[in-house]
Amino acid sequence: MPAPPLDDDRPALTVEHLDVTYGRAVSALRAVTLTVPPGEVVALLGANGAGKSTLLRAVSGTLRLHRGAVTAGRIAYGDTVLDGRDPVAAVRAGVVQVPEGRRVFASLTVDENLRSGGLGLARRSPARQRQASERVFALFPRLAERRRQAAGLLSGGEQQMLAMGRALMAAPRLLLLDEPSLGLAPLMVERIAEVIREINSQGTGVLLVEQNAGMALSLADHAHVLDVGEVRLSGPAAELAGTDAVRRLYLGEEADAPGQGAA
Ligand SMILES: Nc1ncnc2c1ncn2[C@@H]1O[C@H](COP(=O)(O)OP(=O)(O)OP(=O)(O)O)[C@@H](O)[C@H]1O
Repeated sequence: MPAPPLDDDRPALTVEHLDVTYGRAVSALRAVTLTVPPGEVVALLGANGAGKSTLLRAVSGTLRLHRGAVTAGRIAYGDTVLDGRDPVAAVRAGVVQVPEGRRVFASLTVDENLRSGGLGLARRSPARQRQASERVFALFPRLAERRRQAAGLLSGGEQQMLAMGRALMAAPRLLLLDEPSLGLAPLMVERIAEVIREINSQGTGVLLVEQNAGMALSLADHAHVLDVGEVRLSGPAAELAGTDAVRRLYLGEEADAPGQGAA
């Protein structure tokens, strides 16, 4: 009998007709529908204020921290329904967010930061926690070299690695990344992209919010463009990368000159 496919038991994230508001006045997402199939990288593109971070917050259950709420629609990771208000339920289901701005505990060491990201695991088994931190150090050898250094002394790129490492300590099945390349030098952006590829090849799905559309589309299987709270374009990443709108608005390419024809 043939072996079952590896991704048999990996759930999909489904977001259906999702509305999110902040207070009474701000409608941040309207009727957003998208899927992250098991083990895929899915990119979310869009201008400032389009609602990308809001979508990640809704999935990771951190909306309430920002005074936001799901007012309609449904989010589910496999059979687990997520309501936008319970980060613990999301982490238990295997969905973990790396927040924008690479927040780390500046006065704690790299090791201590990582351990703070795997507290649930530590309660269950110190051996599993050690295993998780060894996996992080294998992905980020730089962090291993600096494990006893205060996180506040790390470079921006190293802090991004540490923020990702903390999230990986919770052994996510779906990792939510909010602008991992923000403010980083090109070499570091490449390194972060390689690590995202590596994490994904080990079986973890990724929902990636990026301003750096070139990087995001090169990593992603599928992509969605959000515009003022609504999904405007969706499709295979390679196809979207070829559309005029994406090339002009997100890849920084000039529109084709008259007479040259559209790609
Ligand atoms: N805590 C909040 N309170 C009120 N309005 C908010 C809050 N957070 C975001 N918004 C508003 O919701 C909308 C979507 O914002 P969001 O941060 O999700 O966009 P974004 O696409 O992630 O943009 P950016 O790249 O600038 O972070 C914007 O109009 C924003 O001003």
